[in-house]
Amino acid sequence: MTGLFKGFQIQQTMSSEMLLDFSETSGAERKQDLSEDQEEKQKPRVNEGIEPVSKRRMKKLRKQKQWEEQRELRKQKRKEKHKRKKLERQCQLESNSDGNDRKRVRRQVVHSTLRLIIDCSFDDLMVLKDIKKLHKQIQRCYAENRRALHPVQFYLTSHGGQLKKNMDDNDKGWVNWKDIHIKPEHYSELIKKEDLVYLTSDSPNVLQELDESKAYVIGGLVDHNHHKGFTYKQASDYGIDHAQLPLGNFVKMNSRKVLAVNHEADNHKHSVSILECCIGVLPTICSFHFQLEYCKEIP
Ligand SMILES: C[S@@+](CC[C@H](N)C(=O)[O-])C[C@H]1O[C@@H](n2cnc3c(N)ncnc32)[C@H](O)[C@@H]1O
Repeated sequence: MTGLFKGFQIQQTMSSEMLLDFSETSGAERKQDLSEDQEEKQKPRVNEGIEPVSKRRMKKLRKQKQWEEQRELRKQKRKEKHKRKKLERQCQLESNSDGNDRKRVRRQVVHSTLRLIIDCSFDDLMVLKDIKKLHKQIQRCYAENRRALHPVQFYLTSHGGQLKKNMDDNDKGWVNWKDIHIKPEHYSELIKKEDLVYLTSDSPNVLQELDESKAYVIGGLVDHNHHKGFTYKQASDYGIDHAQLPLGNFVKMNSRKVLAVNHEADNHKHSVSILECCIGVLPTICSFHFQLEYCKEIP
């Protein structure tokens, strides 16, 4: 009865929020709170207009303040934890991949034995603008091949002159390229004659299948049709095999059947450059039985 009365007295001085707190406390706590609150109440007030605050409430406010003050610290700790986890994941991936490119870890990369050469011996026939285009195409080929599930053995031969200078001027990143043979020698000094097949649109031979043991050569020549038949003549003079890609059924060609930068293969919507076409998309557009063995999935 007294407790109830005390409770009633205290309730009169409390805000509605405090009433809620009060209703949630246990009997023992309530008793303690009541006596604490009574003590508080009996203290002389400096300013009678201000509502008295219980010890419990003070404690709660202190804790709240502390929580607010440590907000930045908690944020910092969260960031550190995130970084640590990321680093751990990276280390895990690196140890799984034996030091190979991390992106490849989750995929089964099977290297093809097929060699693909970009013959860069036409440096003198190109103006700087076209050299830059060739450089871009080579970069794209390199990237395509690095991403491919079955990358070819990729070569750049007769590397030098304006092309090398342009590559050097553009950050020299190519010196760190992996899975590519960049050679100053002519391809004929590096590969057996009987293994070579020059890909050229002027060849009367239409390629029927890809031979894994062969080295297919692509002319690194951006010539806007100024040097028609040039690579075909060279290949014939060297006495090496040559062939044109069987593109007719798959790509809308111009009358000369030379691939241009933005040709689209009919069976997928993917613009291809001359060189890309040969490296990544060639097996698809040729629709060979092992087409998917070579090329990465095209978005
Ligand atoms: C722009 S073309 C150069 C054309 C140049 N007039 C020539 O004589 O080869 C660049 C290279 O792409 C390859 N290429 C383009 N279209 C081709 C096709 N239909 N068949 C085979 N190779 C092709 C060739 O290797 C060619 O040297």
